[in-house]
Amino acid sequence: MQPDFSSFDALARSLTDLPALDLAAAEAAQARQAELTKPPGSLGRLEELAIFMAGWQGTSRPRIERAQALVFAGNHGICARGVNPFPQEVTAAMVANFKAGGAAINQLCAVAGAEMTVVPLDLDRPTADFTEGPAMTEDECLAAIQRGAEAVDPGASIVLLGEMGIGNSTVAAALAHACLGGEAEDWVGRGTGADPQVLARKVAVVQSGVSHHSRVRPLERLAAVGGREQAAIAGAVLAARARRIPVMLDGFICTAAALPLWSHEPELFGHCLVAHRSAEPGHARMLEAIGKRPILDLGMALGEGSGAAVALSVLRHALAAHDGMATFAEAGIG
Ligand SMILES: Cc1cc2ncn([C@H]3O[C@H](COP(=O)(O)O)[C@@H](O)[C@H]3O)c2cc1C
Ligand SMILES: O=C(O)c1cccnc1
Repeated sequence: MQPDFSSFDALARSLTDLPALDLAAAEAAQARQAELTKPPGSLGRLEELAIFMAGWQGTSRPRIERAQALVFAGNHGICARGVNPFPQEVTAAMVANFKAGGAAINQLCAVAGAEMTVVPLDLDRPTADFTEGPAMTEDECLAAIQRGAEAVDPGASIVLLGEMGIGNSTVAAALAHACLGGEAEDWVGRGTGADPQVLARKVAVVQSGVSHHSRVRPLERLAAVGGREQAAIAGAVLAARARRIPVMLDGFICTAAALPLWSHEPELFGHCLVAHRSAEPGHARMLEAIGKRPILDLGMALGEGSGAAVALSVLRHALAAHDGMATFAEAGIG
């Protein structure tokens, strides 16, 4: 069943019978791993990744024919509170840079073999300041969720998700605080280089915003303290799930965007890999809370989907070994 974006209630109802992993395909891939010409387990995480891909693609020999990278961009009313070192205009300027091929994500996607699409979401209409009221109306938020869902190519073998939105490390911290509890300080980090004054403002804003919206239900947290690019990421995660397409989430901000789905139903995260552990300190805590082990830990803290693109190369290695290696029987060994 496809997700229903007509209201949060309809959306919640439509998420009850999304497809699960194909256990038979995952077991067949696991059996194949045991027959390949290597000591059992010697490819470590690469073996797990191949089995994961087999389960979600529903075949014992998963392939990446088409890797789609989606970078959603949005602007945030919370920037009025002085939580971001860079001005908000950088969001649109970076969108132009993505389109011209000059950003980090362009270079990383080119090497990893991903087709990148940037989806700007009403950049000239920032969300509202979430310390004063909801960042978005229900309709605005659902429209962004739907834009994200519709951006997913049904023919993609995997979808990489990323974001661009000045101020969104504060939005991500608010989503994490709302979904995972703890203290605001647990989730706030330096983002693009906040100094101690900016950092203190980020903590205060996250504290006040989350307490202001403490009664909203999980999916509605996207509207309360989220942003359009976070809502679009959540929509893309759901659309991919409906088609059993595996997803690679990037770092701190991208993982935070999917947390309202996790709070609603942890199973909604089953088809998602987390590409890397961001240098943003809240990310390690977040990954522990949701039980996800990142593929890489490179001290990156960029966003844009940059970690997802690098982790795609690891995934390609995993599948190349899984698909191309000879079995002991084929090689006449043992
Ligand atoms: C030139 C530039 C390129 C970026 N690419 C991603 N981000 C990252 O930084 C932003 C979040 O950090 P904060 O909350 O501190 O504004 C997001 O746009 C994120 O994707 C960038 C930031 C800048 C300045
Ligand atoms: O890990 C991230 O997603 C991140 C961290 C800091 C700034 N932008 C993105």
